[in-house]
Amino acid sequence: MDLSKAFDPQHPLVLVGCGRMGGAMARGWLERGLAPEAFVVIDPAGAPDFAPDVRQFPSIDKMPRDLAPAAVILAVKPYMVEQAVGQLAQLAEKDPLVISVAAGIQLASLEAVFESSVRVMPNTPAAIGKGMMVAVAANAVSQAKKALASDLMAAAGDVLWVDDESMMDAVTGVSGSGPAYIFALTEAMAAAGVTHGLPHDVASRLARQTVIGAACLMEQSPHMTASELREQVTSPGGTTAAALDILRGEEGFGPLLEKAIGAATRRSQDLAK
Ligand SMILES: NC(=O)C1=CN([C@@H]2O[C@H](COP(=O)(O)OP(=O)(O)OC[C@H]3O[C@@H](n4cnc5c(N)ncnc54)[C@H](OP(=O)(O)O)[C@@H]3O)[C@@H](O)[C@H]2O)C=CC1
Ligand SMILES: O=C(O)[C@@H]1CCC=N1
Repeated sequence: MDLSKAFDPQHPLVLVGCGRMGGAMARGWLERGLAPEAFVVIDPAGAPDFAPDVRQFPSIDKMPRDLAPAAVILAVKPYMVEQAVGQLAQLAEKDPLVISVAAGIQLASLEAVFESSVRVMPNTPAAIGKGMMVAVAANAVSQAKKALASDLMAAAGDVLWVDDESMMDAVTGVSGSGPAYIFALTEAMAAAGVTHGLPHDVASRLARQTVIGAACLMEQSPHMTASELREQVTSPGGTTAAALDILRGEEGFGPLLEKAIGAATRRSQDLAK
């Protein structure tokens, strides 16, 4: 995909909300060819430091009326999406691609105004092109607009289109929120290391590099499953087996993550109400 050709100053990519998620995607897009002059950021705090050259407006009503965005990304808090869609409604006759990344916000509420609506659940590794981007499109979205959405998402990570929008709540629970689980695991590993006698800085370094190393090893072992990689660490009767007896037991990762991802999935369902 080549984002340098997908947008131009007259038909830019407009990002509404450049916080944690919007900022992560913006970083990914700019690092992968999006020209700053073809990018517009709307956020009360302006564009982030890494994007000083983009056009920026503090709110949607300050955006020039003659702008004809090729695509608009909505990355504001879920409760603000409806208001943002209403404020952007004057663009509807130009039929831009409109992508919402808001958790729980259903396609129907976008489609009511914009025919070419796509709902995406990204995650923050999008900032380094390693995001997981799961998308579902409204029926009216053309193949060309779907291709544009695919290009945008591919610049931020791995792209998966689904047909069934009801999957998006569990998607949010697994990959949307998922990076936080890994960071929490890293924190917990470090804390456990301290409990068992390591200095804090040593424990933090070990936990962090172990998570980085394991993720990179998984990435560079495309033909091995996570189970196979786990087995490679586990000597029969050894230290790893002793730990995994706990982690894979009745109160281990399995039941815990089922509960945690269940809670995230239900929260996503609730946000739709
Ligand atoms: N963070 C994540 O990992 C993920 C988030 N999402 C979704 O992304 C969306 C944003 O979440 P997140 O980035 O975490 O939240 P943030 O609060 O970090 O970002 C939202 C941004 O929108 C700005 N904003 C507020 N009002 C307006 C407005 N009227 N016009 C334009 N911008 C405005 C906020 O500014 P200010 O702070 O000044 O109010 C803030 O910079 C949510 O809908 C969330 O569900 C989806 C997947 C993952
Ligand atoms: O916590 C949230 O609601 C957002 C959606 C997925 C990740 N962060």
